[in-house]
Amino acid sequence: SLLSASLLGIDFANPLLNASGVYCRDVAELDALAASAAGSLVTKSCTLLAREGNPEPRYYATPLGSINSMGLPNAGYQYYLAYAQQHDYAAKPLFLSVAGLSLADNLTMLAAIRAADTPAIVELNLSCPNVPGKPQIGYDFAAMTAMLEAVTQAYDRPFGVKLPPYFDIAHFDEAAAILNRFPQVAFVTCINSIGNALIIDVEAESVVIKPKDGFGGIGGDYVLPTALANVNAFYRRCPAKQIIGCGGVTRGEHIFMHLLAGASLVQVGTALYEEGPGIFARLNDELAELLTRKGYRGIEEVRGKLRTL
Ligand SMILES: C=Cc1c(C(=O)O)[nH]c(=O)[nH]c1=O
Repeated sequence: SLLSASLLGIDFANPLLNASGVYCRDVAELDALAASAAGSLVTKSCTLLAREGNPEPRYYATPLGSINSMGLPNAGYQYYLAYAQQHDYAAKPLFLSVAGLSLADNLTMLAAIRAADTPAIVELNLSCPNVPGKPQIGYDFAAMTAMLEAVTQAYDRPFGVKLPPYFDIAHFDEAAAILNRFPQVAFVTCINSIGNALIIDVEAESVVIKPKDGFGGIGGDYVLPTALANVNAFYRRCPAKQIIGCGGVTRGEHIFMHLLAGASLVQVGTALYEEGPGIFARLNDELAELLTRKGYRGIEEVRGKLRTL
């Protein structure tokens, strides 16, 4: 139909899902996403052991978006694997986001996920900007290469990677060259939050979140142009992979932009946090109205059709 999407040969009723980390930490939230108009859902990035995460306040929203330094609060990988085992895949696909604090932790979690033989699709989070003292794998190309070499040995199914935003053409080139060495990396999700930003409250003359002296990853309107650039940069450089867009979506036309840039699916973070799962019905309606007005019969006709001048 008009909004039908496809990833890894799997059918999706529409291209929309949550961004990992937003509205997906416990069964109640995940069930709400499963019951929503989203075409699929992804779990909160998990670690080997459950984590409390950083002290609050650790999320704050402004009229232009959000800042967070959650610190990977999650129930541990077995909780999300158990959720995946009971999920109704006939209703909609499900993604498991994995963000081990070490290569060894990732290998342990992926071995367990593989052994469970679940239909869930793995999204390996290579960028967790808010765990103090831990560098971003996505910004350490040697570590990223080592991680992918080890993971592709341990996990023999197609999977995807969640990348931080890049801002330099040479970095797009280098990151894509690494990813293209691994055909098993079947999709790339761009972008994670733009890391280590600082939002200031003038009234209080203060930062707005407690961890890291107020430094945190930003999302929302602040990041849309950067998200679109990363989607298109990897779409152009990785022709054998699919792209999931993430960043700055609050309206149907933003989804259309991500599709033009090359996205197959589109994730919603900040706007979902602020509006709740009802946003997916609104966004699907807005996207359908835009496609119809423009005379498109399906999103496949839009993907990657961005014109240059
Ligand atoms: C995995 C941790 C992440 C977090 C977090 O848990 O602090 N926040 C983000 O914006 N992106 C992440 O990837």
